[in-house]
Amino acid sequence: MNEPKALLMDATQMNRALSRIAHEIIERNKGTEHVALVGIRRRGIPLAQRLAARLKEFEGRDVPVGSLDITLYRDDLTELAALPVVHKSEVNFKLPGTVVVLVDDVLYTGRTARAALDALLDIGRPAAIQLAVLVDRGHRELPIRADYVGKNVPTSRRERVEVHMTEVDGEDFVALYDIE
Ligand SMILES: O=P(O)(O)OC[C@H]1O[C@H](OP(=O)(O)OP(=O)(O)O)[C@H](O)[C@@H]1O
Ligand SMILES: O=c1cc[nH]c(=O)[nH]1
Repeated sequence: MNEPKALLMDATQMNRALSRIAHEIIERNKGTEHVALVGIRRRGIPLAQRLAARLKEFEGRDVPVGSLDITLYRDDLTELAALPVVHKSEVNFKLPGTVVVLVDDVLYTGRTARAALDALLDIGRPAAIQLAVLVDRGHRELPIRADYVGKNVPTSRRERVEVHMTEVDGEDFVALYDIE
């Protein structure tokens, strides 16, 4: 990846956005009693963990956190390597009666979110599924929208949004790049 053309969020802005989303989750679901978070690999997982920490801070209760690997549910699976690397999905809580908030870093075409819906619904039947993303960059190719958005960023298809997180990348920031 070349040099970023714009810094979209610094660490403070990411923190503020996550706090706001946590408050919105509480407001929308009237608390967190029936809420669970499920992060989509890869950076959705640390984002879900950070949101869970804020929900605990604001509401005083632990919410379950799971993870999904959507590799086998991708609609371009046949175009991937013959043996795609598949990681574990972990959803170690009951889905019926639970509102699952799927968490991802970037929402673009919506194809990852669609795959995550299928992956989750193969595991069980939650009461409802909501979607939280740190960045919505537009260009949807499917009828998918996020319930919680950290930042809406108008982009061109010739650009790429990269979310960097301390847990994965050693640093927190979101930047915009030209695709070479
Ligand atoms: O709405 P979409 O068009 O599906 O794009 C969004 C997805 O793209 C990114 O993952 P990517 O496949 O680039 O892999 P990465 O997690 O390794 O960055 C990002 O993490 C989202 O999961
Ligand atoms: O810009 C984009 C598009 C898809 N996935 C990303 O992480 N960034």
